[in-house]
Amino acid sequence: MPKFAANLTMMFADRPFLERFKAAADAGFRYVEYLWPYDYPAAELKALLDKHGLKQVLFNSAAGDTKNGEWGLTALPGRESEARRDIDQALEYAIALECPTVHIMAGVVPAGADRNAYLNTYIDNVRYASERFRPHGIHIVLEALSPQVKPNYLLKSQYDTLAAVEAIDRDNVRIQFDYYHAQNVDGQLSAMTKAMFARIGHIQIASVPDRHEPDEGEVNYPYIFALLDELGYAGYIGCEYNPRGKTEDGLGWLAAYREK
Ligand SMILES: O=C(O)[C@@H](O)C(=O)CO
Ligand SMILES: [Mg+2]
Repeated sequence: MPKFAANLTMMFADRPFLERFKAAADAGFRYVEYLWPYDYPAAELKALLDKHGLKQVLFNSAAGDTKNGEWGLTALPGRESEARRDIDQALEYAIALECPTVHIMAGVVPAGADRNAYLNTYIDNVRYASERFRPHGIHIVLEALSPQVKPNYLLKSQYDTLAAVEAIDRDNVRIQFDYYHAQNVDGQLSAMTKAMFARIGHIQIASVPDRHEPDEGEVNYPYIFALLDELGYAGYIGCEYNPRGKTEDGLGWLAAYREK
């Protein structure tokens, strides 16, 4: 049975961030994820998780100067000390939040830049993160982002992510397989799921093309969930979608999967 996590960056977004924890719990979720915790002290977030009986299952390393187009520093040549500072900060939060997995964001490769230099920087910095996270039993995941969402991101296809994970070659570094991006770029979702399954550390879902509830559009999610069960997926599935309207009104798709 899939373990669904409410993505508090996108879901329940009609209320202030700190109120979304209660909303998720009231809607029946036991797990949450969101992009970044850094605007709040970790202790405050942990208290909210505990108060509402929730487990945090994923968040991201810092994205850098997003207003000026940055979307992660880990792959940026010359920015290694900032990237490692952000990795250390993510580790502190993961320990405090008892979060088992962190997405280490790569970054955007400017037009005309040498992609290999960015990839090599990412590999070195993620290996640094792997060594720092290992004693705490915390896993790292890397995610491909489709050009519709982030043009020129270092990792675009699931095959880019797989190649990076294989090059990094550390047992605590895996793929964050987001079916929305995977369908936008690669297609053949069930074949990729099977081929990459041993390397998948976290999953996210949304409809394609509109990134809404997973009950519309071109991806047959009941089929994907059954396949994941068949393969023995034991991780979490983040509901990283923009609800069509009020989040609670769009949760009908979840009824069949509620944990008993
Ligand atoms: O798919 C996404 O956009 C997110 O999972 C993310 O981590 C950052 O873009
Ligand atoms: Mg995602």
